[in-house]
Order: sequence, then structure tokens, then C-alpha cells
Amino acid sequence: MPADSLAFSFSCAAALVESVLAGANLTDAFEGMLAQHPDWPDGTRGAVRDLAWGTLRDYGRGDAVLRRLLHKPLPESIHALLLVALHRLESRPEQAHTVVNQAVEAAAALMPPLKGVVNGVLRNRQRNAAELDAELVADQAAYYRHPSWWIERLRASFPDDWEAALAAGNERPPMGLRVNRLRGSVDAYASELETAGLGHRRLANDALVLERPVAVAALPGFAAGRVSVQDAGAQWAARWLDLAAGQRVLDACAAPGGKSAHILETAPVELLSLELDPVRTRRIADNFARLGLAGEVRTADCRERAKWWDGRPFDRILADVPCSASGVARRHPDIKWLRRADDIARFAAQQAEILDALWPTLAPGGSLLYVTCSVFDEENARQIERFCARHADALRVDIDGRPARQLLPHADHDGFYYALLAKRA
Ligand SMILES: C[S@@+](CC[C@H](N)C(=O)[O-])C[C@H]1O[C@@H](n2cnc3c(N)ncnc32)[C@H](O)[C@@H]1O
Repeated sequence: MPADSLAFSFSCAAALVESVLAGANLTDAFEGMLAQHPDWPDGTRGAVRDLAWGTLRDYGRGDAVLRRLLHKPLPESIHALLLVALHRLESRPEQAHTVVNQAVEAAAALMPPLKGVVNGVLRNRQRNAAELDAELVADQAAYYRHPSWWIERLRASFPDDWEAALAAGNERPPMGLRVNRLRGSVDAYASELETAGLGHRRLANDALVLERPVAVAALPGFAAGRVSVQDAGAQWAARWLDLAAGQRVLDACAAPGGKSAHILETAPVELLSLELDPVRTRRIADNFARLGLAGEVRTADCRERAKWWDGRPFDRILADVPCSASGVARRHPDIKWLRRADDIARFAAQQAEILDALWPTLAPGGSLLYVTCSVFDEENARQIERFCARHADALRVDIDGRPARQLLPHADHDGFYYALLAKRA
């Protein structure tokens, strides 16, 4: 198959989907594939990525269609190829003829005896489209393209907004930009974007959201550190920390360093950024170097206080804890299908350990901003309620007039949760 053919992209995307369904992380699998094919042109990389990400965003639907059309299991590679082709059929119905032909070509290269099955299943899908679509409306995992347990949790927590959040969670994510104020104003950068023909919106927290994502190389001044790619929802952290010059600040779970960098761009504070994973720690230092920022960066488990804390209390702590990442699933659509309902309690337990370990390092009168990119209460509101029940010196502080902020996935930003806690002086 020629590397620029749709059949080739189908088979590569199918290999990624197959790995994810066997438990692999999508980004890691894609990076592994790119490392083996350094010669791929940008067009092939982009096509494979779009197909794999799109197929997994739509997996609830593709899976339901195949359950109805297949009478016996197929080899995993062909099953994954059908998922990719079904995704493409639905997203580009005007190309149906090409999609079927190219999927059959890909099957012929993978497992020649099964090309007839691939042809038959895809044609069946087209022939029975109206009937199948009507059935899928009644299948909630297919209709909302999320696992049922996820839908139920969201529905229970957000009776008015759950459907909009699920729909936004199935869209392609927006590209948010953060202007480095140490190297120019947001106004000046916004007009440069305009001149470069990059349409955008400016949000209440001064984040810029591009109308269409572009490669970072196309962003004016990216290499020179004038701008960073950061979701608009993540850009509330620096503001809600209420930073001031000279404060001693801890970012306890810092990689890849987006919020740490934003802190340093906001005020001349003394920042310590901790990160558990040494490979990810390097990304913090790389980001600081590009942006011209100086902060102390260390690899450490923030729960092991004795190993990293010198006993001097912090005025501000950012606890951007590891979580289910359910608020950013459209960027990592493998999450929707790899997470299990009982994973959430394990994340919550880990987050509680982190909070309990950090609290003694906060100065009396200081504050801790708790952040997740989760939409599940157990990691968010309930986590904070339980924390306050355990720590009599913790006070809830309103954020912009509300006890906490839950951002749900939206056209402008991803899903995040923020809660602010102060320590009694
Ligand atoms: C949500 S991400 C942080 C994102 C980061 N604040 C940013 O804005 O770029 C959570 C990070 O915490 C790290 N982590 C997980 N457990 C940790 C621990 N016990 N101590 C320090 N870092 C931890 C993870 O490796 C991950 O990089």
C-alpha cells in the first residue's frame, strides 16, 4: 500500500485502535509508531492520528454497530479496521465509495481471506443505515459515545448539563494559547494572530482560543517563548492562586509545567516545582528554558515530604493532582474505554494522600488550590468535603463568589475542577 493512500492510513490507525483495545495508551502507541517511521510525511502522520483519535472518540457507536452486524468474532486487527472504516463512513458520508474500497484494500494487505467480510460488513452498514441508526438511539453508550457508568455519574451530578458536557466531550478539542506577559501583552499578541490570519476568541481569563488548531510552528513567536499552548480552562489556576511578588509557592504535581510556567509569568515568586516522573520533569525544565523562566524543578514524590521539604512553609500551594482525566477525554479518547468505574475510587484515595501530605507544608494564612481535570464528584467536591472533615484548620474560600468551580468540557475549554482552601492563621 502506498504511504499516502487512505488504505495505508486505515491500517496504521487500525493498529493503534487494536493496541488501545488491548490496554495500551494511545499517545504512547502513536509515538512508538512514529519512532518506527521517521520518514512519514506530515500528511500521513496527520491522517493516521485523525483516524485513530476519531475512531476512539466514536468507539461507543462503532462497537454497537459491529455487535449488530457481526455474527461471530473476527481477528482483532480486522475488527479494528472495521471500526476505523465505520468512523470514516460516518464522518465523511460523501466518500462512502472510496472508504469501502480502501478498507477492502487494507484488509487484503492484512488478511486476504477476510477482505470479502470487510466489504460485506461495510455495505451492510450502508444498506441498513436507517434501521441501525434508529436502534442506536436507544443504546446510550452508542448514542452518547461514552461508557454507561460514565454517563450515569455525569447525569447524577449535573442534571441540567450532562448532555451538553458529553456532546462537547465528543468534539475535537479547542487549541488554547497563553501569552507570556513577560514578553508582550495579550493585546499585542492577539493582533499578531490577526495579521497571521489566525482567527481566535479572547476569554475572560485572557486565554486565547484559536478558531482552528494549527501546528505550533505556525504560531508567531512560539520558539522565542512568547506564547504557549495551554487549554483555557487550565489558565484559571495562576489567577485563582492570587499570587504576589516574593511569595514562596509550591507546584506539587507539575509536569509538563504549564501551570508552573504561568505562575512565573504572573508574578516574581519563589517557585518549587515537583514531579514524580523523571522523564516528565525534563519537560518542565524545557518549557522554562523556552519561556525564559527560572524556578527550582525537582523529581520527587510530593507525598514523601521528608525527601524534598526543607521545613520552610509555602504561602501558596498548587495541587494539580493525578486524576481520571475525564475532563480531557476528547484529547485522550482511549481514557473513555480504558478506565473502569472502580478506578475513580483509587484516584480519589491517591489524591487524598497527596492533600494530606501537602497540608503541613502550607503556612498559616496561606492557601492551597486543588485542581483536577476530572468531571467526577468523587475526585472533586466529595474529595474536598472529606478533606475539610479531616482538617479542622482548613477553611473553604470562595472562587469568584462560588464555593468551587467545576468547568465541564465546552467549545472553549476542557473540563476542570478548582477548590481553594485557606489555613487558619
Ligand atoms: C495533572 S498532571 C499536572 C499538570 C501540570 N500541573 C501542568 O499544568 O502542566 C499531574 C502530574 O502529577 C504527577 N504526579 C503524580 N503523582 C505524583 C506525586 N505523588 N508527586 C509528584 N507528582 C506526581 C504526574 O506524573 C503528572 O505529571
